[in-house]
Amino acid sequence: MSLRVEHVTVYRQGEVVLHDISFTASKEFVLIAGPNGAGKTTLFLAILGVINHEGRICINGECGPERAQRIGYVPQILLRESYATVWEYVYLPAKFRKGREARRRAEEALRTVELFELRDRPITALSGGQLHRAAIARALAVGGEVLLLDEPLANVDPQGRVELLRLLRDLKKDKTILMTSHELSLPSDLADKILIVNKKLVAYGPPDAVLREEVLSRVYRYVKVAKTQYGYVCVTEDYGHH
Ligand SMILES: Nc1ncnc2c1ncn2[C@@H]1O[C@H](COP(=O)(O)OP(=O)(O)OP(=O)(O)O)[C@@H](O)[C@H]1O
Repeated sequence: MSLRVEHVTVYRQGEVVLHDISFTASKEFVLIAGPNGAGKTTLFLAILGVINHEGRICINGECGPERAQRIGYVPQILLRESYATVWEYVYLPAKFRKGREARRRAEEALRTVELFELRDRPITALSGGQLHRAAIARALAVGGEVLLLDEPLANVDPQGRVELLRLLRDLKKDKTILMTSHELSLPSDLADKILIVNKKLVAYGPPDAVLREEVLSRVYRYVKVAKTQYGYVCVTEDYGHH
């Protein structure tokens, strides 16, 4: 359950898109932020081992391509396989990877994301937020000890956001979760660490150390941060023009 990223550099089409990234996370919830094109998705692809990288990436000491077996990955853009029911969407990949355990794992995962009641629905009949929960169930069922979630909160309504955050809070008890998001306003007890990337690692540490104007202004202009009783409020506002 421990993820170790050591001096990772990635080139895409001859350009450096990630440069010398190092960090570790263990049973933690890490929120990854950075501007468009900063390399967040590329970092996930490197962790998965589907893209060439320099440096080492290890999960529980496993540094070869087999580490992918320990990862549950939920991409930013989810395809709706129109032929599949919710059950098939979650169960079939688990059956491929986990064999006889798959049925129990799929059922448990669907209950965890509170979609078990909807298991016979076609995947096309889910809302965007439900589809993301189904994709998380699918990742859980195949056995992700490390979860990589690429912008699961995009296009999720406020109620769905609450449900998804509740689920993630629960899951982080025994998993390492990396989630990308452009939204840095969050409950103070959700993320254990915040990682800011912009090709290079800009900052990595607990929210109190990273969600500060002097840190975030290294990548965002006009950023304002406040810590309230509800959590962190991070906005970008160009007050200078008023
Ligand atoms: N298939 C590809 N081939 C070559 N370069 C790519 C490819 N996909 C992305 N890139 C480049 O890699 C860099 C990092 O992209 P990446 O998608 O990792 O950023 P991101 O931080 O996830 O961005 P966003 O917030 O917009 O999703 C960008 O400069 C992008 O143009």
